[in-house]
Amino acid sequence: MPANPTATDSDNAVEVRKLWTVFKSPGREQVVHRDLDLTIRRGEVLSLVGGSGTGKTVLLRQILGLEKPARGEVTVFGAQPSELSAAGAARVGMLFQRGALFSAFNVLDNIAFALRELRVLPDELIRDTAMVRLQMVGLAPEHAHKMPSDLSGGMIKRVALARALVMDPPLLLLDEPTAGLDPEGADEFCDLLRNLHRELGLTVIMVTHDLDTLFELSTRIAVLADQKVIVTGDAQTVMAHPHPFIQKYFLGGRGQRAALALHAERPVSPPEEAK
Ligand SMILES: Nc1ncnc2c1ncn2[C@@H]1O[C@H](COP(=O)(O)OP(=O)(O)OP(=O)(O)O)[C@@H](O)[C@H]1O
Repeated sequence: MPANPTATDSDNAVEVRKLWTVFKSPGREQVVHRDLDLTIRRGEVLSLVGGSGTGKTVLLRQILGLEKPARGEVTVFGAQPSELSAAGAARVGMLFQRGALFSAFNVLDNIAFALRELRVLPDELIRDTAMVRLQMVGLAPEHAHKMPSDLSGGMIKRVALARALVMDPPLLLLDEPTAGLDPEGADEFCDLLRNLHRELGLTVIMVTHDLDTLFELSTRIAVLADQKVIVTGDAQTVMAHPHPFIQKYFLGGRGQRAALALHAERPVSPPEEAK
């Protein structure tokens, strides 16, 4: 296994193999993941869906290296997340669900935070890089010196996204990216994410409960249930899976309405069992 994250030719951005997540508290052991396998290919937008408590956020945190699985292996561009050097860690950006900004820092300093922490770059370069990211997420330069308390919810999401992208990571993790936005704001944020995915050639892993966001952005969907990934595939493939969670989630009223917007004429392909 190469320690250097650039030293792999693999088409896979992330590989999760036989992963176990166990939380222990006095008198209780909770197994969240049991022998979970998942592969995320370079360039795709892979969405993780599953019922509450199935461990979607924990899995993102493990990919980011913030948590270590009880057993099994996670590799990100061929390296274990905990092995990624400071520069290597810049290979993964994360937009947290409650992606709160540092309230005492203005927009520019929030975006520039990780670059400043490196303590090697000149101030001018840090400023210019942060300004480019600000523009990249569709915010005008005059917002750079505003404080977080002066921003709308949609603007806060954009600044948090700019901060996640400041080190130019090839892998972006999104936890509920459109949560808390009104339908128009959610649509605009989806458009932004779709454009950035295309323009920057990003690999994206997203957790979302919002079916519109799911159908809008995903190139592939992975469903977590029964402590593992039970199926992966495109929307039609996944919806054809008989698991009760899938039938309820996708084929309830909301799911049907969102699915109607999807290529209705496309034939349903048989489910691809999770590898
Ligand atoms: N640090 C922790 N210590 C103990 N239990 C934890 C910890 N982190 C997560 N859990 C538990 O693990 C389970 C999975 O949590 P997680 O937040 O990943 O679920 P989720 O699928 O993202 O749920 P939701 O869709 O509701 O956000 C939950 O039962 C949660 O309480």
